[in-house]
Amino acid sequence: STGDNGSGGGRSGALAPPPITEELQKIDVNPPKGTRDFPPEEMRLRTWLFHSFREVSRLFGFEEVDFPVLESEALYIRKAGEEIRDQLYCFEDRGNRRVALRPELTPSLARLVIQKGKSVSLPLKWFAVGQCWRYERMTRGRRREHYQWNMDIIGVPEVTAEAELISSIVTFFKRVGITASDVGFKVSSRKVLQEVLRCYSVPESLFSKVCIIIDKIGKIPVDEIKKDLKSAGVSEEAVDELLQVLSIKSLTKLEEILGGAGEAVADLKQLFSLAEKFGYAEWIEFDASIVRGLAYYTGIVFEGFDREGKLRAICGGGRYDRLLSTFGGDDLPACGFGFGDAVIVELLKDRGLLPELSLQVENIVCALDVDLQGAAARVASILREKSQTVDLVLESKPLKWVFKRAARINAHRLILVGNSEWQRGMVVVKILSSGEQYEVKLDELV
Ligand SMILES: OCc1cccc(Br)n1
Repeated sequence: STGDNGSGGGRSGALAPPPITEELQKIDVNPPKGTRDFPPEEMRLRTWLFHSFREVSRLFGFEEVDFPVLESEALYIRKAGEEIRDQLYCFEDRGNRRVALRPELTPSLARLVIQKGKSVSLPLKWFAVGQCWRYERMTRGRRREHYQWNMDIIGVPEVTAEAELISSIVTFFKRVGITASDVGFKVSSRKVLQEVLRCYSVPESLFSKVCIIIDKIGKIPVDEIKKDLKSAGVSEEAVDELLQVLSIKSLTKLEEILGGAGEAVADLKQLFSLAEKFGYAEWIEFDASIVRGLAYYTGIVFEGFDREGKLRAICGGGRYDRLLSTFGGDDLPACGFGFGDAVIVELLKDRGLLPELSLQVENIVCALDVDLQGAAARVASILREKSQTVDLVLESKPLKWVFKRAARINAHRLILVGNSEWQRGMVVVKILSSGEQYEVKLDELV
């Protein structure tokens, strides 16, 4: 015997599911902790949101891509102590491979870019909408999955790429009714940090780790930030200067501190100038404390925030010019953003901007006699071949039931298939909003 317990796995031990017992156990009908079902009403909102994501991505000439939800764990093992690593939903599969449910899409995109190599011409403008996972202790009651919209530009070193990405997000916000008085973008560059650390001879090897510590500003006490920076190897003097620079909210002030020769100030000045040209200058502001919590960012970083300060970051992104080489590929200039499906819905709710989305069906078709079920099916097929939506009543039901269902599915008209009319090649059409009723020849039904 293979020790097969009928689960098809053929494995015993920790991996094997429990043996199938005779008595049927009542299963928990809720989805696993931290995950969501999407029943019709929620699914309509999700479909509307993702359609808006896709519409904007197409407006900007981006091509859709996707990747497996399951990836090699190695894609996410970065030494910088990121939260995303601590919450990795990872396990060993039946082939003893270390795998993980993807916590983000960017590493998969980088993997695909390397895989495609010279077979694709640059710049690449790719977008994806995909479910991402984290295993967080549910004590914080937060979700373990969300859907992220990502847009990435590969092969453009200029800041025009970041400016284009922010423009695409502004375009999305405008299309769903969100204005610059609702939302803004805090923008900075990791080159600010880099230039300060260089002034204090802090080794480049500490850069990612320092960024992850700095990203905790506002989330943990500043004394802990200082302690973590010092234990990471940053001198007390450098820590104080760093925190001083990170409190700067003016580009002019930053230039006074860093001087105008560095890349950080040049990049940021160019971005703000492009924002004027794109027409979204009122949406963005410089904030030196923005570093974002992913180790691989190397330049401009940005995050969308609600100006009432009630919600977590709506979206975030930046430049990641060194990610490909961490996977053994040749580095390419790259930037992108992630935009989750949860905070945006909270914001739309808060602002009264959730769209009215109800089921709409043009026709409900009903046989008035059990012997006419086939005739009703034929009417439904004829309408569907004309791209008309049809809810076909599939069993013999009283008319009262049919009218109730018609109202629930917002049907525009009721098509009744009755004996006497059918004998004459006719059906009865009832317009449900007006009550108007008339007979029509089957082949004239439009
Ligand atoms: O924003 C980080 C993240 C990653 C995966 C799943 C969820 Br919920 N949140």
